[in-house]
Amino acid sequence: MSTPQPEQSAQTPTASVQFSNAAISRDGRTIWFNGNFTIPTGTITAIVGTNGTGKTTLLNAELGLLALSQGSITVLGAPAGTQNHRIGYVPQNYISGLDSTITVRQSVLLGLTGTRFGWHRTTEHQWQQVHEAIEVVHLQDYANARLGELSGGQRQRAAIAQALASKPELLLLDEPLANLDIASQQSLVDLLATLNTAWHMSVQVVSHDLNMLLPILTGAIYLLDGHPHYAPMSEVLDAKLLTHLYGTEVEVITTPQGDMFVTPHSSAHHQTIDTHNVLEAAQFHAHC
Ligand SMILES: Nc1ncnc2c1ncn2[C@@H]1O[C@H](COP(=O)(O)OP(=O)(O)OP(=O)(O)O)[C@@H](O)[C@H]1O
Repeated sequence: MSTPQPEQSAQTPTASVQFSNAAISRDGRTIWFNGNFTIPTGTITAIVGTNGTGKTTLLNAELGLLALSQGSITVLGAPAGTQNHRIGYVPQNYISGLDSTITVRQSVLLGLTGTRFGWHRTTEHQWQQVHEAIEVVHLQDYANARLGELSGGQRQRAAIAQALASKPELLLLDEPLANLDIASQQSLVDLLATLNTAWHMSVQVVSHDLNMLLPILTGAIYLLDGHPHYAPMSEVLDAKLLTHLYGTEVEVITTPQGDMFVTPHSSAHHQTIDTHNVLEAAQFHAHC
């Protein structure tokens, strides 16, 4: 597999994203506020929070697609929305909106040309970029397949290839693991790790399930009590914090091999279970 380098700007900032007193409202309702954190470049960040806390809203704010009601967000060293050509975005439910009759190659090319209308002569360099993006997501055998002919996992990869075509420095993915089987989730996680290490890409990924991502995560943005917070994983993997975040009792378990995972607390271990031996049970029926 080739490992092309992204075209880094001469002054690559040390922060990929910086929130300063950032707040956002939708339809006059505050979604989150008082966002103050910096995410270093070259990191893989999960975005976590319960339904409706504003994870997708946060990605849209980073892309400058939604205006802040207060404060500022700096992305790749400049105001949000001004560097989108250096960002790859894979929206939630993107697949369902795709024109399924176009081929993988055509859809990835759209990531460079931005439109399928009009006559554009595709340069050799552009086809090379398309080829590299398809190769890195391991879809080379399906390059000429129509999107509608792919499985859900393959289509997810095609969507990521489109986002990668322009070799972004920051990749934003909204719930990419949803609806994938475990093997497809694992290969997507491996892909994100490759993009981070070989393509030197910063990654932010919205996910409800942290476990699959844990081995590759550097930190997490967590939406809690109406605020977006950022912390390295060593601080996020705290049972009290996760219990508060998910609104249900959560444990952080480390296996003897050192693998960590997050799991709902099994309250059964701590309950006095009401059991009866055979004779006691028989007494319930004796009066019948
Ligand atoms: N187009 C919209 N107009 C107005 N309010 C919206 C719009 N889209 C979302 N919202 C509101 O913004 C809040 C945050 O929504 P958002 O989709 O960002 O949450 P989320 O954390 O990504 O949720 P989920 O986990 O369910 O995908 C929700 O309360 C939602 O009702």
